[in-house]
Amino acid sequence: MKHIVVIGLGGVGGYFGFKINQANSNKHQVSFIARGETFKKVSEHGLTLLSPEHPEKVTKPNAVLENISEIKTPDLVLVCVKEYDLENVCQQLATVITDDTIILPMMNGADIYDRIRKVLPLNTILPSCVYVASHIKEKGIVEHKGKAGKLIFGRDPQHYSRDIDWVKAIISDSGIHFSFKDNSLSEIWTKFIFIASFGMVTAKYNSSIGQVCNDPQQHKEAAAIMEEIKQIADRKNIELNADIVVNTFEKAATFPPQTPTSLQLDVNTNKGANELELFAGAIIKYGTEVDVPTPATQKIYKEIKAGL
Ligand SMILES: NC(=O)C1=CN([C@@H]2O[C@H](COP(=O)(O)OP(=O)(O)OC[C@H]3O[C@@H](n4cnc5c(N)ncnc54)[C@H](OP(=O)(O)O)[C@@H]3O)[C@@H](O)[C@H]2O)C=CC1
Ligand SMILES: CC(C)(CO)C(=O)C(=O)O
Repeated sequence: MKHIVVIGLGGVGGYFGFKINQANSNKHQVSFIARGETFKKVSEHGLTLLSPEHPEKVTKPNAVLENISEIKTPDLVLVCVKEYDLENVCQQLATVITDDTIILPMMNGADIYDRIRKVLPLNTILPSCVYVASHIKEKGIVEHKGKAGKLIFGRDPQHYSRDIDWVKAIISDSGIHFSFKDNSLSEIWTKFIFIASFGMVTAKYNSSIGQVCNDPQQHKEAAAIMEEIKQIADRKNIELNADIVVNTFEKAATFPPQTPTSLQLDVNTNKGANELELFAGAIIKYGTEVDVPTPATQKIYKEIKAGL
């Protein structure tokens, strides 16, 4: 029996955490960590997922905890928070995990593994990326639209031989669409090209994935950002498909056209915090490091910041 902990019950944690709890709470121990109003709502009523994939809408885990410090001997921790909460979560986790605890981040971004590694030097961290269109409808209620979510994850390069078959079994038993790669770096950068470009252009224009595909100006701006990331990836010897820009637009076209991005929602609801640094900040930093000019990214970064 394993102890699985899901931190953050937003779009991603609400969708994947729901599935994990539904399938595992009688075989394993599942704990949800939520804060504030989400904690109150989920403790009282359970976690609600509105999704065509689940006729039953509510799931109740073995435990709902308000503080990371209350977690006891976790075997697997799913980190499902926005990037601006990542270091805070990892610093708190450092006090409750053992060296054997496996960390599975479910987040966007190309530098998540490195950032967790800085705070948790000894743990196994499975580099990953996720595709899903799911968002908080209200605290404790998550809405999923469109295709089934997908998780892609790989081995930890620092703990390459660590047995993670049981992690794959839990994910698979949960009915989660997933793909496992020994080395998931190319997949992570493939997702990064998609979400960094579509995230920033949808945020600037308050538009949807479909609008970026179909509006010539938005399409052009997204393609220019993708080209910059592709050049950075080439310099870093990260293998990406030669047709990555075309492929990314093809992939985007498989989403319902009105799908928002998480960056666009955060920027245009004036949430106060957003993941602009995860995308633009990282591209500009990598560009400087490997000597790739990033004018398209720098321009849109300034434009989005000016509108905040
Ligand atoms: N939503 C989507 O469709 C997709 C998102 N992503 C990526 O996945 C990651 C997660 O995004 P998403 O799920 O949308 O984000 P959300 O903002 O919807 O959810 C994050 C949740 O984490 C909670 N949280 C943060 N810190 C803590 C803490 N210390 N203790 C307990 N709860 C905490 C937040 O609480 P509170 O509500 O109180 O702030 C929030 O409910 C991001 O990197 C995003 O870019 C990737 C693919 C698709
Ligand atoms: C575009 C989408 C929904 C795809 O998974 C995403 O990753 C995000 O909004 O952060």
